[in-house]
Amino acid sequence: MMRKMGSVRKNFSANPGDYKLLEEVGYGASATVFRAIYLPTNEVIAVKCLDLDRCNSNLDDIRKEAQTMILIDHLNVIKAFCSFVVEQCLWVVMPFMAEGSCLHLMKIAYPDGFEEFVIATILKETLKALEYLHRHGHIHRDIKAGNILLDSDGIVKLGDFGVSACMFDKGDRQRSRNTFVGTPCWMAPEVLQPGSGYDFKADIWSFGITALELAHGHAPFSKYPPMKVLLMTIQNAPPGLDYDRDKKFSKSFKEMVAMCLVKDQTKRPTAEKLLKHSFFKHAKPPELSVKNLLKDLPPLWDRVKALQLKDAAQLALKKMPSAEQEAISQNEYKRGVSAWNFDVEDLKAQASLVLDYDDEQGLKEEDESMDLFSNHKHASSSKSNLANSPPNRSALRGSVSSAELSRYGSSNGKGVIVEPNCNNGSQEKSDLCEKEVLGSDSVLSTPDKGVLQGPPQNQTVTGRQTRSGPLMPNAVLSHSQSERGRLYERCVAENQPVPEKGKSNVRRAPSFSGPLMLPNRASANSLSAPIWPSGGFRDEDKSKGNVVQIKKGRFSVTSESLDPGKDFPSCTVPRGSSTGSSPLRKSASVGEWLFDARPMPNNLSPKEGSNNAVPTSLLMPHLQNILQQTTIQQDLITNLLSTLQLTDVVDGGHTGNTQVQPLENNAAVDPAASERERLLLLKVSELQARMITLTDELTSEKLKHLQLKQQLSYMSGREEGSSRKGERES
Ligand SMILES: Nc1ncnc2c1ncn2[C@@H]1O[C@H](COP(=O)(O)OP(=O)(O)OP(=O)(O)O)[C@@H](O)[C@H]1O
Repeated sequence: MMRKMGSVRKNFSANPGDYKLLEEVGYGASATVFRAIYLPTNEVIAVKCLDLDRCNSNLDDIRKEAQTMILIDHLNVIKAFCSFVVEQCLWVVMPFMAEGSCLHLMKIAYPDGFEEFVIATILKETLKALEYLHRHGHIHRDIKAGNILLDSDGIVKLGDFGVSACMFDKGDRQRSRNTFVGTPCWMAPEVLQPGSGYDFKADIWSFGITALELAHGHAPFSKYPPMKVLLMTIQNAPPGLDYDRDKKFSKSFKEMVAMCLVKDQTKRPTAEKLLKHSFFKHAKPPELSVKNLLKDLPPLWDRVKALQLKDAAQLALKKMPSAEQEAISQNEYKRGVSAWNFDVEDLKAQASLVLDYDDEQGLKEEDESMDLFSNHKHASSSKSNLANSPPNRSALRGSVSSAELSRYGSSNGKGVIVEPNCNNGSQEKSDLCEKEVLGSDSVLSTPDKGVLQGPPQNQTVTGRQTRSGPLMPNAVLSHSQSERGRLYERCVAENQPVPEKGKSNVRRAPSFSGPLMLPNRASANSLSAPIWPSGGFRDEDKSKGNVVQIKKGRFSVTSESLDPGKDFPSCTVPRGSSTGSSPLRKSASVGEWLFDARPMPNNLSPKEGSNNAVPTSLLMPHLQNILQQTTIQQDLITNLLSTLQLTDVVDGGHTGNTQVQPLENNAAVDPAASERERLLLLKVSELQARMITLTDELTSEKLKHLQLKQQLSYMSGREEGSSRKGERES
């Protein structure tokens, strides 16, 4: 059934039969995006199919979000032509950005990031978009390379308003800005602290992180599990362009990034001010700098397919039982996810124990894992040779030939048509800030996040020959640049006609950092996306309790105790108190943790009802867990130290030096403790290994001893017998 939802502009109808969905060109947490043809005019457009079943937001919120996209009128912001509901999906019709996102582009051809002059252009265009949105009262809340879209002329547009919020919201909607939303690596420190409130400056932080992402090919901390990223964002000094490999970047670029990545949000510049920074003064127009990046690349849908396959392959490789990595990531998973809470002090304490950040090494690692098509030694901004585009590329680009149209046939006739709720576009731009709201404060249900919506029935997928054999990204890595284009082709060809089941598996892959990656890496980097300000379990009483959700690598914590009637200054949200309490529970889906917002018995927490942002009852199980872990660790260290003492005594005995090093108080954690702990643990493993060997030797010696004893008694028995026999005979 279709319902009256959206509006029509520029003569786009709200009749799904007028649209022919072609290839999938992207997907996010809640939506799949298709290249499509608007049949009445043969125009190529993009249709974003938002699965409403996966969004429990009320239709009104979604409608307003879609309307905002329709009202947008800026060269650098993706606008929607119209939107309407088809069965359980909201279709948003928008311009097709033929080159996809900057993230796609980096993943496929620029794994080490772009050159500075390219970055300057992309960032400048993005900043213009941000300045426009902020001026109209919107916080985007999900600025990242994955949401910066490019068309074939190099035009840069900011997309994805799935989680944005209106700064002028009042009342109930205010809650959406007391919800922390976003993709971990890009999230500002203040956004991570529920109830602390944040404003448009959060976008400036994400903008700074995006600058680093474009410079390196990935966001800082992206190799870490999401929870650790959150800890590091709160605990560590802000990331920057400070490493050796960053020497190639100009002082003004470094300075611009540093200005954005200031932890104190009040000290960050506005988008308007930042635009005046010297770094952007000489930025070339996108037609000159960005367009050149796009030469000789295969069409977007083939790139997307290849990336999906790569992710699926990586996931498969990761699933192999390779001992240590597995153990480490499991450990991190337990530390980071199952032991998660949002008490900042506790986070800091945990961070001080777990931080072992080696950016240089980590990023290198990340590069290797991400680099499918490019030679790693390749110069940072040089592009992989992906020149072997499929022959049908030109036919699939731009306007569509009649042959192609006939191949795709006419409408599927599946969708039930609703009357378009036309927005004639006459509304003033300024209405944006007053009437339209991006993002939702509603809580979504907890759908199966891993499963992305299957293609609509009328999606056309070009069939290809299948070859057997697994996709081995590592093998691809070792090939020369000239081979890469062919490898790309092969990789796509080998895996093309993906059976329905396989297809859904591919989509379930962490994808460019999806939910399945969650336990292992933060690499939300990828095509991951922000957490919807929605989606957790919620109590009937909406005025209490926190809702926390981790969805597809995106996090959302809502402090819902704000007084909905309270008015706040237009540009900042004050800290809200949280009086609700809730035990942690894990949803059935991997990587999703929800706070059950059901009230806890009062006697569970002495701090219950205090003005603490996180109720104590919420922390108790976790604190107990930490206490237990710490105790175990202490015991381990004590035992180890005693063993070492003994070893020292023995060693000393050998050398004539019997002096034993005094033991330090192992309960105290000093900065060198983690290193010492690591060394000690190493020693423990060695000792354990030695002990196991010795035990084995002892056992075999005992066995030998037993056998010898048996032989002896047997022989003595025989001897006795024969002597008795001799006696009898004599
Ligand atoms: N107009 C477009 N033209 C071409 N590709 C697009 C377009 N819009 C989106 N995409 C691609 O689809 C991907 C997903 O789109 P989008 O980010 O809007 O979905 P989403 O579900 O809201 O994502 P997210 O999980 O980031 O919130 C984008 O990263 C981009 O690669």
